[in-house]
Amino acid sequence: MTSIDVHELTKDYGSTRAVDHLTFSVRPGRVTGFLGPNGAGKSTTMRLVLGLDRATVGTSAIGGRPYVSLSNPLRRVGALLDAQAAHGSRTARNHLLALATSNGIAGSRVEAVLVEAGLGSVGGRRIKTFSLGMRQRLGIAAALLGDPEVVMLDEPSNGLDPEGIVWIRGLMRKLAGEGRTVLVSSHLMNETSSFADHLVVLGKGRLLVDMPMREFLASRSRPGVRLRTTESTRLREVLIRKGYEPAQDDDGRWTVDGATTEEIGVLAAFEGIPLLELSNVQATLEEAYLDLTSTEAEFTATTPPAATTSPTADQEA
Ligand SMILES: Nc1ncnc2c1ncn2[C@@H]1O[C@H](COP(=O)(O)OP(=O)(O)OP(=O)(O)O)[C@@H](O)[C@H]1O
Repeated sequence: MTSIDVHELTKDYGSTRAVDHLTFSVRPGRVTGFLGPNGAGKSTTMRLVLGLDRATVGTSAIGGRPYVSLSNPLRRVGALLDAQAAHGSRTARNHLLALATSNGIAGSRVEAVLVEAGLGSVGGRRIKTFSLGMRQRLGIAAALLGDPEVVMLDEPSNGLDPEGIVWIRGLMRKLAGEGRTVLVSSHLMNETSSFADHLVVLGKGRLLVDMPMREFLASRSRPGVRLRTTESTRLREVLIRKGYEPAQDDDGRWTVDGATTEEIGVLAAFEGIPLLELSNVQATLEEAYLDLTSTEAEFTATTPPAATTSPTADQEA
């Protein structure tokens, strides 16, 4: 099984530190969401892992080896970084065929990935006639061409229509279900929460979070329940008597902070108050993320990070 491992990875562009001593691992069999605001360093990290740029300090490896030392890189790692990079005058099929040929990949994979990406009927069209969403699908097809164990996608939902977004979500779940290592960057929180099992969050090039999605949401949620009843007045009285502070939402539902469904369910049954709905309240990924960034002093600091002390200490990623 193949992990992506980055260790103390640092990248300076002049006086801008894009990635700052990052250490984390991306494990197989799950989708890892790679989050952070614009400029946090997600794309730079991916480029460093793919050997497209040199780290100032630190290392990155795929299955224990630097990307540049892999003998058949496209068969080990599939990546979508810039979907606009493909040659516009080629047909989609020829573009993929050229990639396959130059990377020792069987030509039969071309039709397979065109179909997988939903481009089966437009493989003979020139790429310059493709919409943004179609180019995105082609970029994903190219990433899957070598049937790689590791898949890295930078903002894969860009330009996709709702059907495309559902498709990419299903594809990522499928790839992880097959035991592959899937790293997906995004700045769309709701989107990420629909497919990721694990999160790596960056802020200003630094690691803020590396934990399972469920754990992250729980760590940023206060316990509470939401409910609906036919007897609001009585329920409110009972809850206040028990020391809760119920609040009614615009839609008529009640939110009770600090309560559990067990406590409120038993209480309502004891009082003979019918409940039409009763559920735990949990922060959405967006709420949890905003909570994190508002409490993270380093992240919100306005002073620039310290300049590197050894700018010449470049090391091959
Ligand atoms: N080639 C480059 N030359 C100079 N600065 C760069 C270069 N590439 C990235 N940067 C800077 O490095 C920082 C991190 O950028 P990066 O694109 O990695 O962030 P990101 O998290 O991918 O952002 P976004 O969500 O906007 O894509 C930014 O300040 C950016 O301006």
